Amino acid sequence: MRWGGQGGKESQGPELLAHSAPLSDTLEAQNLHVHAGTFPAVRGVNARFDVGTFSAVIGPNGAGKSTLLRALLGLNKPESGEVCLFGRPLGKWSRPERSRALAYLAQTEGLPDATKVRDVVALGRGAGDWRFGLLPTRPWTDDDDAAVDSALDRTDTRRFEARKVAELSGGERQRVALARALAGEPRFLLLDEPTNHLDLAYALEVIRYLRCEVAGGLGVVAVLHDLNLAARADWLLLLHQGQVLAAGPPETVLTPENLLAAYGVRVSVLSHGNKLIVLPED
Ligand SMILES: Nc1ncnc2c1ncn2[C@@H]1O[C@H](COP(=O)(O)OP(=O)(O)OP(=O)(O)O)[C@@H](O)[C@H]1O
Repeated sequence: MRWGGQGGKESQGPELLAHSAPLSDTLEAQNLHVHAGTFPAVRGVNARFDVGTFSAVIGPNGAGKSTLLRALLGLNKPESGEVCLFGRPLGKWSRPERSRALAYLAQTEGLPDATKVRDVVALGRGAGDWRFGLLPTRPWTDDDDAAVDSALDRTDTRRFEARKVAELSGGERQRVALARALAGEPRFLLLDEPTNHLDLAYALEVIRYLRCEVAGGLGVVAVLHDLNLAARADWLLLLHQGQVLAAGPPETVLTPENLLAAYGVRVSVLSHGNKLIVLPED
């Protein structure tokens, strides 16, 4: 993610644009206004997300994070402004093209309890599932099997590929949902609170898997509530009341001033090794 605008302290300027990835590798919100119901939940957001970068969207409850994420996926139609994927307006992409490039992991991923893990991951390749009346989108190939194997390996879910979803813990389910998203070989993966309900070990594990994918070239955009996990991202977008309060690398966004303005909470921000730690003072 490279920049944010409107309504706040921008912690980076045009000079950073010079270092940004070429337009063809970006997912971009341009002066985006989006309603949630009738409520103006996103108000004039500019943000550019790059492949090969771990970006996190943070901000208090109701700041507009989920609404922004859904708009970036084309699930919410903007009132005005535009989302561009690889420099082309999202509206000009066909639905299949768009869903190949952009994967989404929602807050609560409904996985089919009675289905085996491998079959769930195969759904990410467009495999059909007669239980849900879904027909395969095309003939299954060896490449599909290889992509499923690879997604299972990269999320360490291969060892329970033959188990049914109902037989998994919450953390294991989340990894299966991640494997399903990765199996489609998207360019960007957008996740809404992927570490919600996970214990510390599982949450760190999810972040570690995501980091590996980013190293392989995936663009990750994750809504995160835990600021200490968000501190591990490359770039942060801090939203407040639907607008960008700050954007940039964690050390410029996670400042006591920004966090007081966004959350109304006094914090200390400490450096520990190469990590930042946000400590509430209240
Ligand atoms: N259908 C709706 N009608 C009216 N207001 C809505 C509707 N859906 C969402 N909102 C409002 O839009 C605002 C932004 O919601 P959104 O879910 O995007 O925030 P968020 O930052 O993701 O919040 P959270 O951290 O609590 O998940 C909130 O104030 C919410 O109450």
